[in-house]
This record gives sequence, C-alpha cells and structure tokens, in this order.
Amino acid sequence: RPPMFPPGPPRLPLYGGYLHLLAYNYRYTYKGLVAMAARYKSPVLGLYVGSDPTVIATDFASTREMLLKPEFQGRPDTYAARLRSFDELLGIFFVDGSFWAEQRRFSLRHLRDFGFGRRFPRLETAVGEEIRTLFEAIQHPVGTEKRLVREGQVLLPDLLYAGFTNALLETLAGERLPRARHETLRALSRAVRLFQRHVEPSGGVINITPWLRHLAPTASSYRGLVEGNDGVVDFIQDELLSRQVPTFDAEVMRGFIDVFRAEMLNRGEDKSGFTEKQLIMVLVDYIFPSTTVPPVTVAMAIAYLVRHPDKAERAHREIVAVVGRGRLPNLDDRASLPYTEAILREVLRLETNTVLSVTHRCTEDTFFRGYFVPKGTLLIPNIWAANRDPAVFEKADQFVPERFLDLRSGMLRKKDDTMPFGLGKRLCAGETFSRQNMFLYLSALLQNFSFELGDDGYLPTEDDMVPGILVTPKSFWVRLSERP
Ligand code: HEM
Repeated sequence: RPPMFPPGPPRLPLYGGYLHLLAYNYRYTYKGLVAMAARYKSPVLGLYVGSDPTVIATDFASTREMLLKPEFQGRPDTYAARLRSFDELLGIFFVDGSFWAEQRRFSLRHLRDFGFGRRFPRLETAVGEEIRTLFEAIQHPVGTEKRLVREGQVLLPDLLYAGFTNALLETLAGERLPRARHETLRALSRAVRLFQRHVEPSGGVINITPWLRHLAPTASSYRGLVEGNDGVVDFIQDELLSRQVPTFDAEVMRGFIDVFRAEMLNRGEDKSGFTEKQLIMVLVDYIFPSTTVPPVTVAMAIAYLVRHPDKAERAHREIVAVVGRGRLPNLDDRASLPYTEAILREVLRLETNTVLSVTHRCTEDTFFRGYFVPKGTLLIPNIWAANRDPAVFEKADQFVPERFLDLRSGMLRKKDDTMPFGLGKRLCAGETFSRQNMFLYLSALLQNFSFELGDDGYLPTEDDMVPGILVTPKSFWVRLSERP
C-alpha cells in the first residue's frame, strides 16, 4: 500500500500544500477541498499544511470514518491554541489524552446538574423569560436595542445573541445579565466572532509561520486572535469571576463555576488540572460556541423561511394546532412539532457553520482507506461537504425539511444521517443544549411572527458568508410582523 506521505522531508514544504489548497478557493477552503477532491478523483486528500502532513476527508463516508476512528481523536498542538490559553494547552477543544477525557467528563457531568443537556425546569423558565424579553425588544425597543429593531424590522443574528448567551450563563453561574445589560453580551459575541474569523479552519498562516505576526500583525491574524480572545477572557473575569469568587459558599452551588472552584479547593496543593487558568479556559470553550452557533443557526432558519414562506406557514399552523397561542411552546411540545424540528435539522445540514469541524490529530501510526497515516498527522473532516454529499442526500443543495419526515405518519424519521455536531468521542459537548434552545426560540418566533424580506432586500447567500473556523452570515434585516 502506498504511504500517503513519503518518508523524509515534505515535498511541498511550508506553504506548498496549503497554497495549493488556497488556489482552489481562497475564501472558502471547505469548498476548495471538494473541488480539489474532484480534480484528484479521490475523496481523501493528503497535503502538507506547513510541515504537518494532513489528511482531509471530503465526502460523507470518509468524513464519518475519520470522525469515528479511535486513533484520530487527538488535537494538534498549534500556535493559535496556545496563544489563547496562557501559552499552554488548556480548556476542552484543543487538548487531548487523559487531561481532555477528565475535563470533558467533569464539565459535562456537573453542567448537567444545572440543566445543560437535559430537561431542567429552572433553565427552561430562564429561556422562556429570555424569549419574552426578545419579544418585548421587538415590540418596544429601548436604548441600544434601537440599533437592532427599526420600523418593524430586526437585525439578525444580532438581536438573538444576548438571549442565547444568557441561557448558558444560567448554567455556569446561576444568574443572567438583565435586559439593560444585554449590550455587554452582544459585545462578548462580537469578541468571539472576531477570534473565530481569524482562525482559518484548515490551519492558516499563523500556525505555519507564527513569526509573521512581527511583520504583519493584522494580516497574519495575530491581532484579531489576541483582541478577540482578550474580549472573552475580560468578560469572564469582570462579569463572572469577580462576582462569583467573593460570594462563593461551599454549601450552595449556584452553577458550574462554583462546582469547579469547590473541586480546586478540595484538591489542595495537587490541583492536577483543576486550576484557575483551566477554569477560565473551560468557560471560554463553553462560551465560545454558545454566543454564536445556535443564534446564527436560528437566524439562518429565518433567512430560509423568508425565501420559503409556505414552509413557515406550515410550521406556524402545526404550532398553533398543538400549542395554541396562549403560551409559548416548551420542550414537552417538541415531539409533537416535527416540522419545526425538521426545519432546524435541514438548516443545520445546509448551513453547517463548523465547516471543517475542529482539526483532529492522529495519535498512533495507522491505516486509513488503504493509506499509511503516521502518528502526528493532522486530520480535517469536511463536515460541510459530508452534509451536502449528493450520494446521501437527494437534492443536497436544496432546502427540503420534509426529507426528515416519515411520509405516511408525518413524524420525524429516526434516521438522521447529518453530522453538524460531529460524531464519536469528540461529538460536540453542547449538542442537546443547542438543539433544545434553538427549538424553543424558533418555535416561539414561528408561533408569533411572520417573516419577510427587509427593506434593503438583502439575505445572506452561500457566496458572501464570513469565513473563519465558524462560517457565519453578515448581519441582515428581516421584517417581523406580529401574527393576528
Ligand atoms: C448549533 C450549534 C453547534 C454546532 C453545530 C456545534 C458543532 C460542533 C462541532 C462540529 C464540534 C467539533 C467536533 C469534533 O472535534 O469532531 C464541536 C465541538 C464542541 N462543541 Fe459544539 N456546536 C454547537 C454548539 C455548541 C454549544 C452551545 C456548546 C457549549 C455550550 C458547544 C460546545 C462544544 C465543545 C466543548 C466542543 C469540544 C468537544 C471536544 O473537543 O471534546 N457547542 N461542536
């Protein structure tokens, strides 16, 4: 069998393989990889990103296999990963081995106690309150909300950032920021997006040649990464830790922050991973996706429904039949609202924001699809391409929520081949939390409003998304009319 990477120094050192990829699609490397796979007639590609051998999966079957392979569950040690976490490898996203396993398990187990990833009345009440606050802002905007709501139109995803972030803060700290302070949450989301924009999902120049930051701090992405990360860490220090630490009471756990600090104290001298810096980075890793991906997904759902008003009507009718108009939909209604759920699944499939997932690393020599893959090789699963693979999804580029419904019963089909949250051991830690909150927001909006194009006639399209480790739309206006 041929080795994918011949022994010895890389044949295309430094930028070689990476430049080759950029030539296919400079702005959207996830699309470039699909074009490259077609050119080389292979769904699996091997190239050098800097001096790192890198294997890329570009269709459904190879991506699935890559995500599930036990030897492929590591993470690379990159410049950008260290830059964000005090020059160490901390948090959950960018660590591996036993440190990762313990921290992931600990955070998930204890976040669950505060409603993360399960049914929990306190959190559901909090999300309901956030949705009502959103409705009030739509109907009677005050202060900075007036920048996001004007003449019956709302700016998306911007208007959604605060509520989704507050849902997470409820689990982390047992408290939320009131409506008067929502602008602070929007500033947090801006910082997160600044960072995300500057991480190129397939690697990027800063990881290959970090010294470029001295010559070109802005063009190399260094400045965006530092400013974005500082914005998030400052928020954690100023808004969470400065309030939670002095009022800590070992008898009353208000949220995950208290539980982590209790563990730090219990461990005494030998903190083995339970340190102040690790607490900050775990918080960063939960805050990062929460402030962007779910609100962006709901905003994109609305963009699709503006283009497909018949589907919005169908979902609205279903919600009114099941829930009525007297109360907001709740998680008990979820099983009875298959069409809303199908819309969300279809948007997650088509608008997979986490296009190339998060780069994995091969932890021991192995074979993949007949090729030898040495330990240390970087692995890029193109989940955007997997979710649009025409061999698996009919009319793969079209918005067809009905594909998730059983034709006869109209209920959701059990089988869902999409993988917007990844698969396997590295499966997104926030999948259930996100799906629940996205459902609550979208169903409440569909119940109470109809959506139309904003006055400027603009809706995001595939070709003008903002690239980065998360691919996000530019802000867009939608006219929301209250249903009679
Ligand atoms: C629509 C929303 C979301 C999508 C589509 C999404 C998708 C993903 C994907 C593709 C990965 C990488 C999987 C891999 O490495 O193979 C990931 C990882 C992760 N996600 Fe999400 N995510 C979402 C929301 C969230 C939220 C709200 C949170 C936290 C509150 C979260 C926390 C995480 C964490 C901690 C990881 C790292 C897991 C690990 O490395 O072990 N995600 N997510």
